Amino acid sequence: MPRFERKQNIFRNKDALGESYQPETIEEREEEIDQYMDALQPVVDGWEPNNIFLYGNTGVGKTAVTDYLLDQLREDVSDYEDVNLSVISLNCKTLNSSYQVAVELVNKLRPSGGEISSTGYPQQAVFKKLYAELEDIGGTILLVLDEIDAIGDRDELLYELPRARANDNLDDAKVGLIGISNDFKFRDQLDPRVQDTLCERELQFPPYDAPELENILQSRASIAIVDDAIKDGVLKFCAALAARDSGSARQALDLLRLAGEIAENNDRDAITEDHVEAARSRLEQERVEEGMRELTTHGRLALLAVVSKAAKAETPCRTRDIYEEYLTLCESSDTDSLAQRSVHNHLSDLRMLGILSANENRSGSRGNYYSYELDVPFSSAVEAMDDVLRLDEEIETIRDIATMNNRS
Ligand SMILES: Nc1ncnc2c1ncn2[C@@H]1O[C@H](COP(=O)(O)OP(=O)(O)OP(=O)(O)O)[C@@H](O)[C@H]1O
Repeated sequence: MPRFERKQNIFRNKDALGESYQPETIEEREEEIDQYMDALQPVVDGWEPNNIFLYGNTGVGKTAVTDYLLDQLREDVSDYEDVNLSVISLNCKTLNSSYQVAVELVNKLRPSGGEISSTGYPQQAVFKKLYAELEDIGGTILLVLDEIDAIGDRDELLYELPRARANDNLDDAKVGLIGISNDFKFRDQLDPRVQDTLCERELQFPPYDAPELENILQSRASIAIVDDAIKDGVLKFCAALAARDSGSARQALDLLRLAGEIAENNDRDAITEDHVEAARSRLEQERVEEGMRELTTHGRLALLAVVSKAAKAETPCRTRDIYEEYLTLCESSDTDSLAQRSVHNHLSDLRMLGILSANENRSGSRGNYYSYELDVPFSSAVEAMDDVLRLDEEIETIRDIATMNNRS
């Protein structure tokens, strides 16, 4: 029997590269921290807090900076007896209306057993319950709503909460909203009255450039990775790849962590650029697979049609041939088919997602046409298709045909 054995030749504290790690220092965000502190200053002074709206792409430090500053704020206001600060944080990702956010907040604030159900109340009744809970806490309350864009256009809470004192719904409690979002469109789509209050102070977090990412990686690597276990140029390479793609510190840290795991699994004593390259390609692959899982039924059927053609060694292949295959699959799965034009749009989307690649062919007088093929390994495409409704048999047949054609 193989045995487990502890490996620590690369990592000293791998958790320090993970998502839940809260860094003790924040690199490269001095300007944003200054503005953020300025926006939070009324809390220390004992006044009503500002509402603050933070936006920027994913992985650019919005949450890290918020957590860091709010910890600092809590510590610093403890010097002032007349400030009683509470911070309540909620991720709104799965909550797509004011009603749901308000219910979730009420339940967070109530002791266990006193929760309310998530349906069945008039919205104003839930808001009233929320005000009652906030009054109970009293003092200064900062409500941090991460991924606030999930609330969509049902944003009444964002209108009402900042006006709750003026409307006599709150008396003791002074509430400030901190909204965080990586959806740039969300701010502009807000009702102008909501925009005015929620975005009282706006902070934009730009993507990091390569030298900034390298510094962030450096400070994290010194905690996470054994001395001398990183070859020269590795951090620069991770930083350059992430800067070129997204400017996200999360992506840079993920690359370094996975490169470290690959080095460790290969029993190496140091991470090299080859390990980073291997990590990059694996992360890319995972990203594509995730994209495939999120496809709509017709997106999947269009993809499955290309997969089926690939199994028969008939790709690259034209839209009209893919469409024929798609119609057969729709029939087998009892799904109403879309017109060829719509399937063409799905194929373009799949191309944008990096799942298909397309070549433009010139066909003389009859104009140009595209031919498509898989841009991901056949096996990952089939695996992602596995849970397509009622098509188990067809997928099995596609696998068999692929094996016959040495395409698996
Ligand atoms: N300036 C920084 N210094 C140190 N670590 C950072 C910095 N910026 C980001 N990080 C780290 O990068 C990772 C992603 O950052 P964070 O979660 O704050 O991003 P975000 O902007 O909130 O992204 P999302 O919108 O996806 O939630 C975290 O592990 C965080 O600790």
